[in-house]
Amino acid sequence: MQKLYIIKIGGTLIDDKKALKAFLAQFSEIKEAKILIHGGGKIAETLAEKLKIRQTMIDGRRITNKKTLKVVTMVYAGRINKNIVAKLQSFDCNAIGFSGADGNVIKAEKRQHPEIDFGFVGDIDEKSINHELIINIINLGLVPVFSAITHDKKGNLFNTNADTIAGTIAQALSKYFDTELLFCFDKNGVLENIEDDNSNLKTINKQEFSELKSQGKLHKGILPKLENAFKAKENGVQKVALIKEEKLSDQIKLRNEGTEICL
Ligand SMILES: Nc1ncnc2c1ncn2[C@@H]1O[C@H](COP(=O)(O)OP(=O)(O)O)[C@@H](O)[C@H]1O
Ligand SMILES: CC(=O)N[C@@H](CCC(=O)OP(=O)(O)O)C(=O)O
Repeated sequence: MQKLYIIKIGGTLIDDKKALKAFLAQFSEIKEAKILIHGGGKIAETLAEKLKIRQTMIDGRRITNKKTLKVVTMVYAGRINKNIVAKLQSFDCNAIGFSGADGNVIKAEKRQHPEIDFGFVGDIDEKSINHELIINIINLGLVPVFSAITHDKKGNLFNTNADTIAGTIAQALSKYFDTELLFCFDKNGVLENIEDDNSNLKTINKQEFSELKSQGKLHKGILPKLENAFKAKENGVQKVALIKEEKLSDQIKLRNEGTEICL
């Protein structure tokens, strides 16, 4: 099977102009087929606060009312997505940007919860992904760049966690490609001690994940990231790892950076 890299980046990196440029230069160097998925939660949060729109996160998801939906659509599918595509073009990487509505590429359903109304938050599964379109885009030699905006095919846009989008696209494409899913972030992988960036685990399985969680060693963003990583691995993604952004090129050279997900 042909190799495919699916790479996810988040708001902390995107907010750092210099680091983002350096990362995109590394990404452009990858010779194999590749896809980039980006979040940008931190940037949407800053803009929403400036506009005095109060923000609430529950279970790693942003409660998305009408006003917040306008902000995240502008920030994720607009400014960030187009900026990344333009930067990639400057590195001779022929990128093409998507929201989930473009080409009906990611169809979501409004998140259902017995007590909480998440507003315009979309949940997705493998069937949500228009894998034929993505495969055609890759076969044209283009590099798809996905934002965290999806749609319901009834005219509504939704906000969907970017780690979930990365994991779900990887699941859908692992039937057609030898897929490596890399969650790139600001730490050296899963750390035993959050204060020590050298305390990363080389591998992590479900039991070790539960142990670290019950010891209170995993907080904030790492929890949904790991849940998505395990789900992808359990559903057939050939290789899944969490790595530091600066180590992308080393990982591609098979240096096995960060923390690899094991079953
Ligand atoms: N044990 C841990 N190992 C690594 N990161 C951790 C750990 N516990 C908490 N974190 C936090 O999780 C963050 C990554 O999640 P998040 O901020 O959502 O990333 P992104 O926005 O890049 O998707 C790290 O920056 C770190 O502060
Ligand atoms: C529903 C929901 O929570 N969506 C996320 C989408 C962006 C994201 O995931 O950004 P990072 O990867 O930078 O965290 C949010 O609005 O924060």
